[in-house]
Amino acid sequence: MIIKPFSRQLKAMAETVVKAPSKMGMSPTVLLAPNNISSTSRRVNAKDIIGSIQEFVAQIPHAVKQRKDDDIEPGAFNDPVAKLFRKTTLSPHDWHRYAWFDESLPYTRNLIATDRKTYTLLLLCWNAGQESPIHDHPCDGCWLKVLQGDIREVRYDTQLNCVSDETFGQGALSYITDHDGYHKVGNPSNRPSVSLHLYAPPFQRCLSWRTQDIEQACVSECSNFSEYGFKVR
Ligand SMILES: N[C@@H](CS(=O)O)C(=O)O
Ligand SMILES: [Fe+2]
Repeated sequence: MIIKPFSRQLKAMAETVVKAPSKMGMSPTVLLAPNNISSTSRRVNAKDIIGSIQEFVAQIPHAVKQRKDDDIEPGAFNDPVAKLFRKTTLSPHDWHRYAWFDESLPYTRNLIATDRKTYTLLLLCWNAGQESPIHDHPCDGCWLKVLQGDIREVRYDTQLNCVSDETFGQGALSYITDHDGYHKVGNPSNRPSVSLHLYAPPFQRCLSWRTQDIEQACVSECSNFSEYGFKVR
């Protein structure tokens, strides 16, 4: 796998180095099912399959609210959001209008839908051999589904010790919360990859790290490359 120097990573993010005392002293809590990965085809009846972005988006608010109201951990067996993802099978025909790539960036963040208060749905387009820095997710949960190609996820505990390194193929679903720890995500292959990310609630900035030094956090602005199919930067 080709890993580019950090200067090539997340150009969209304006960085300020800060101390992150709130992250210190927390111990990792593994709250997800082992391997935190599942496949779309598992336990889904053909009649229940959701096959369009519109239908998927229409069901997000209810699933997000239900998960929160019932205080269900993202990725748990009864997580309504994970269930919704598992029921959903999208083809490139459904998402290609959001799939903006830019060769000068490791990846682009393309907004598909948001209600600006409970969720944001993004399509991420990854150039070959590129990755994000290690980062957190200041929200209740992040759900990630691979739509095309391969996605590598390296996970860290809340002290930035590496705890897993896995590469997922099309259809795989992964979840993370700041209780689990942090991750970096990338495309380890030599062809483009596309992933679908749901954050609930939305966030504008996150912490990222150039190295595994927990003290050297950067505040990163999360900016979109396109919104609703139209380029915005
Ligand atoms: N959480 C990252 C994408 S990924 O690397 O998980 C972002 O929103 O830009
Ligand atoms: Fe992430």
